[in-house]
Amino acid sequence: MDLKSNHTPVLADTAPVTKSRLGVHSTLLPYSHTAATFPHGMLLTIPRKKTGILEDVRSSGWLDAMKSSSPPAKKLTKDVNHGIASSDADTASYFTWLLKYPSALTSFDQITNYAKGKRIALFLDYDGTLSPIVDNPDCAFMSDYMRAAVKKVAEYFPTAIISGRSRDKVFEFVGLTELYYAGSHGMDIIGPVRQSVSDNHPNCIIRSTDKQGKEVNLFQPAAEFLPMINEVLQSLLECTKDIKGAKVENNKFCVSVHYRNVDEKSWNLVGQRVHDVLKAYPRLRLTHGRKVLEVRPVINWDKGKAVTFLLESLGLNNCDDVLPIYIGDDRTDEDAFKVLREGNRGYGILVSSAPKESNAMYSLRDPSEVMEFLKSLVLWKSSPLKSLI
Ligand SMILES: O=P(O)(O)OC[C@H]1O[C@H](O[C@H]2O[C@H](CO)[C@@H](O)[C@H](O)[C@H]2O)[C@H](O)[C@@H](O)[C@@H]1O
Repeated sequence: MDLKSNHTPVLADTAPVTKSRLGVHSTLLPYSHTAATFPHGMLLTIPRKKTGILEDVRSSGWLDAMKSSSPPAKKLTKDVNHGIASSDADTASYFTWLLKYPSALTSFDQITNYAKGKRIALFLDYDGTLSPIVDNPDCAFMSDYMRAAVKKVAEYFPTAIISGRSRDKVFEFVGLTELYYAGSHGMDIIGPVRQSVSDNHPNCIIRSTDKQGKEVNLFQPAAEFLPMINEVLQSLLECTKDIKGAKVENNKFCVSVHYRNVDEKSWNLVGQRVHDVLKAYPRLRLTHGRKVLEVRPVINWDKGKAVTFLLESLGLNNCDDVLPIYIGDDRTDEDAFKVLREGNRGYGILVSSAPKESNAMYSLRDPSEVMEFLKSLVLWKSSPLKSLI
């Protein structure tokens, strides 16, 4: 198959429609809002710009998109009453936003009431969720406290990390063998062996063994893109090497071009160079993350599909007694929030200290609140009276 052929991917713009939410009593729901829905199948769909989810840089206004996906840091002050750092003007809009996306900590009883008698499956993003956002992507270490919290929560609930990083890199950062890992935005998954999953994805699964010698399924739906991604990686390294602060990161099936440390006056240049390289690769697309441009294959696969795949692999898909919870901070996590919400399947929790539109149902301000939430889940689960009755 000629991956570099002049085949243009079909992009379908989808109109937002109202969707029902979890099949629970309305008083258990934090708010009501609308969502974009995607047709399934071979169409790659790009939501409308206003939804604030994935935008394709090819469409138009990519410099605006770079700026809007990377708002300047706000001047912070300390609110002594709430222990919250924010500017005065932002505090009001943040609290208004919380009405729509309530804190998963203050709504903890509501969440666990719904989870009673159910098996929780936990999905965690890495950057900005388990580790704070830092200037150097190679130094985005998670704290030992966070590692201990994730280790503990994985003792009680099946837990997976789904990251835009390469799977090896995220494993290096997290270092816990008791979790499942999906790298490259879900395009590189190691999961438990399950025959029905192998049957559903016959061409993408390889039976393999993990680092502990355990038999696993290795799922890599974009495997054929690897030579192309490596070629583009080299071109991007070459064409950005004279831009001070620009950094190109190899995420195996994706490439990240970071502009966090580039002078804002040169963001345009970064975008233009990346855009120029991609002109020769119609089967790759560009999306926006937090001060990063992400090059990835045009395939119908994302973090939402990775969640469904992992649930299937764990034998937890289509079970009424399973409650998946996904915690993430970035645009790519919206695909997972959407899958959980559209199927009335579980809860998305957005990590954000600034108001933004999301398909999540709840919110947490930052990784320290994520850690508190994980610890609360462990406490709740380890007191059987609370979690069973
Ligand atoms: O899916 P994730 O685990 O959230 O990964 C998304 C991207 O995260 C990393 O970049 C972001 O975090 C960096 C470290 O804090 C920060 O410097 C950068 O500006 C952020 O965009 C990672 O480096 C990317 O490759 C991931 O795609």
